[in-house]
Amino acid sequence: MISVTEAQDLCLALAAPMATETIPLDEANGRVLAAAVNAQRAQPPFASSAMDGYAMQSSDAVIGRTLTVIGESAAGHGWNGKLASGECVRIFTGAPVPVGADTVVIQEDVTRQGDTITINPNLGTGTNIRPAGVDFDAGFSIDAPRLLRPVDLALFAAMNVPQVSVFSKPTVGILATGDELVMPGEAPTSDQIISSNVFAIKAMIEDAGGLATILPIAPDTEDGLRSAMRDLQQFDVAITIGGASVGEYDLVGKIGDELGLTRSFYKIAMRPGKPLIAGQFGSCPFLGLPGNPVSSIVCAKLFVVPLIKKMVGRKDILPTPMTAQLAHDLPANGPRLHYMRGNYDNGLVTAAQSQDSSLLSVLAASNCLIIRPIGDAERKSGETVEILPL
Ligand SMILES: Nc1nc2c(c(=O)[nH]1)N[C@H]1C(S)=C(S)[C@@H](COP(=O)(O)OP(=O)(O)OC[C@H]3O[C@@H](n4cnc5c(N)ncnc54)[C@H](O)[C@@H]3O)O[C@H]1N2
Ligand code: MOO
Repeated sequence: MISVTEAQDLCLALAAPMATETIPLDEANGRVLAAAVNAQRAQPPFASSAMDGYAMQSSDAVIGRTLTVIGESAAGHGWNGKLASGECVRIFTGAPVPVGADTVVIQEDVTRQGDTITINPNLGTGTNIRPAGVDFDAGFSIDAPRLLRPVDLALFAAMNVPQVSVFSKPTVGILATGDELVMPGEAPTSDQIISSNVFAIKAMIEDAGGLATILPIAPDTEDGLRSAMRDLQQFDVAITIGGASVGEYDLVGKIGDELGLTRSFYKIAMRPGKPLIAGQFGSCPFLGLPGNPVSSIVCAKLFVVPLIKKMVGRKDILPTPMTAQLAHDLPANGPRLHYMRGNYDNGLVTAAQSQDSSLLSVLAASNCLIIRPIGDAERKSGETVEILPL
């Protein structure tokens, strides 16, 4: 059995970042930018008013002074003349500041009568002008790679960039295996259960930037599994769930080998998730996850999600541990790195009562995994441990 770290390295070595594609800005949220984006113009492209008021020379912005209103500058409709001393231009927020003006007095600070204004005694300070390029200049650049957030899309739009180059989304086929499984909503026989973990794994892959498809459940027959695993190779990444262990009906490794799987490794010194199979069908990365719901979801967090993140060009690939203080004692750990289901709150972490890898209800009630290194000694309440947020 290899360590979790070795297994992560080997999994990540199975794939390279995807090719890039150019997509419209309104589809780019959550994608990873593949090429730098350069502003096509400054923002604002002209000195603009920050307030509704009157543009004038700052030497005229004096309490009691009376000025003549000689024009209007509105957003999208500037005033094209040149303003002189003793004159002002009615101006609105976002409108270009006329040539000759270097301050805007807000309308609350003047009294207007016909075409004249008088500056009130409550005159505020500041020019109320946003200089051209105060947000960014033409040529301002955002580097790649970058995980795009909603605000980035607004920034690129302001830069007059309508489309961006991003890494393509890998397609991922998810194949649950086992005669005991039916899909939710179907009618199980008395010895069948519902295929559940595929839904979590699809969602995790999609959160990481992949495009996942849940395939029809494969039977526990060699012919059925062979045909399903052959179909799986049409995806950029192939995932099976179940059938990874050592029983007579655990056929994934055997059929994989027959279909030409180049194995990277089988079995990791961790729990849950020991019997994971990793390799490649040609250039298609393959991960055969164990069937137990918690095992498969923990493996997806540690191995599948990082692989997808690498393929979509992300740099923050591996989950980052935090630390917390134990709320109670924990017994010594055995020969496999243990990811214990637990809950942390306000710096304190509590392990779930039952750590069986079939218990989805326990995983769903947990908000972290407590990391117990191989051979970790007994831990006392108050000691610091590492956790992975879920
Ligand atoms: N003699 C040994 N037996 C087992 C070992 C071992 O080392 N020696 N390892 C155990 C460990 S650890 C795990 S984890 C499981 C993994 O087994 P498989 O990957 O072969 O998975 P299955 O046997 O097909 O299923 C295990 C369990 O999970 C349920 N399952 C499977 N798929 C789904 C699904 N899509 N949704 C919900 N539940 C699923 C399945 O019904 C079984 O109950 O092996 C141990 N055995
Ligand atoms: O690895 Mo198994 O996942 O311990 O139940």
